[in-house]
Amino acid sequence: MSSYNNNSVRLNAATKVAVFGGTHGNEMSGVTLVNLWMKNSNEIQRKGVETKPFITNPKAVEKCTRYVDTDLNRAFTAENLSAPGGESLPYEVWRAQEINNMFGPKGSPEAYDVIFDLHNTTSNMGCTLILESSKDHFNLQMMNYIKKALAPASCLVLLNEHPLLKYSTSRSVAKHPVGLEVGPQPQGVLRSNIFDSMRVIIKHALDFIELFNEDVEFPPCTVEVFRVLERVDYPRDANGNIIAMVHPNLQDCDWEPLNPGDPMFQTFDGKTIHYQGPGTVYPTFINEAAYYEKQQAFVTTKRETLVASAVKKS
Ligand SMILES: CC(=O)N[C@@H](CC(=O)O)C(=O)O
Ligand SMILES: [Zn+2]
Repeated sequence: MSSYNNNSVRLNAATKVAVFGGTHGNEMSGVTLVNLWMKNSNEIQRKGVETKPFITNPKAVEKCTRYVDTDLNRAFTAENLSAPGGESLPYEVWRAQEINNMFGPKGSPEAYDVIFDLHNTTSNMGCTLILESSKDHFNLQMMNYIKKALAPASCLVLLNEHPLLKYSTSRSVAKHPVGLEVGPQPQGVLRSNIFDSMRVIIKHALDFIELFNEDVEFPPCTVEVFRVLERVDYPRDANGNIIAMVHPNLQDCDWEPLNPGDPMFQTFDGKTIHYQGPGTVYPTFINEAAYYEKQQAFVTTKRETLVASAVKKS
């Protein structure tokens, strides 16, 4: 619970922290880092915090596939979490209930304070932190801390609080859910640069939590975020088959401005399809492999500057 005191948001110490890997079993940086930390967790321990490394979808990891029955990172709905049926449920629905029992219950005071969920993308997104709320001042302060600690390397913040496009993530059982999405990395593949970037972001994030728990007050700050606006599907024929690819001018240009009239898709017979929106947007998750099944070629975002209140331990 938060209350305001001298304009500073007061929060309890963040003592229960988890790092999830393998929410998608073919995203290898998170799987590998979490497996490493399960053998020896010294690197992720900090004073006054217990950090638990955890493989969320072991069956998918074993098969090196995104999921077995259904996408675990969409499964944490109130309906799924209360569904009867036990082991007769789809594997990931059952697993979501188990994770909710261990790290939640979602929305309850007993829930974990912070969960970092490690993902890789085939898109050229670089280092991206994913937030689910613009009002979580603890997380906004953490984003600011990580960005400053990483500079001159960069790390962008994707904010998904879209009423229709937001989904029920594994990390959403925590009070402060943080997604970490690093790419480009093919599915089933490890790249050392991507692995190292992910590792250093988790280091800074845990350092922030340690400082917070040691009573450091973080003064008000601003954080640049990219807010999810719209899902854009591939052009399709009447039978629903894809008839175009991401245009070469857009491919790999995640986070770069896309203006009305700019090339967006290239049909198989060589025609260019242009972006027709009303103004400049910042596309991301461009040509993500896992999103073909979700009818998404990319997502558009708009840049926003959020103000984070000061935060301090109560
Ligand atoms: C490529 C990929 O899996 N991205 C994640 C993003 C997130 O964690 O919010 C997902 O769709 O679940
Ligand atoms: Zn993923």
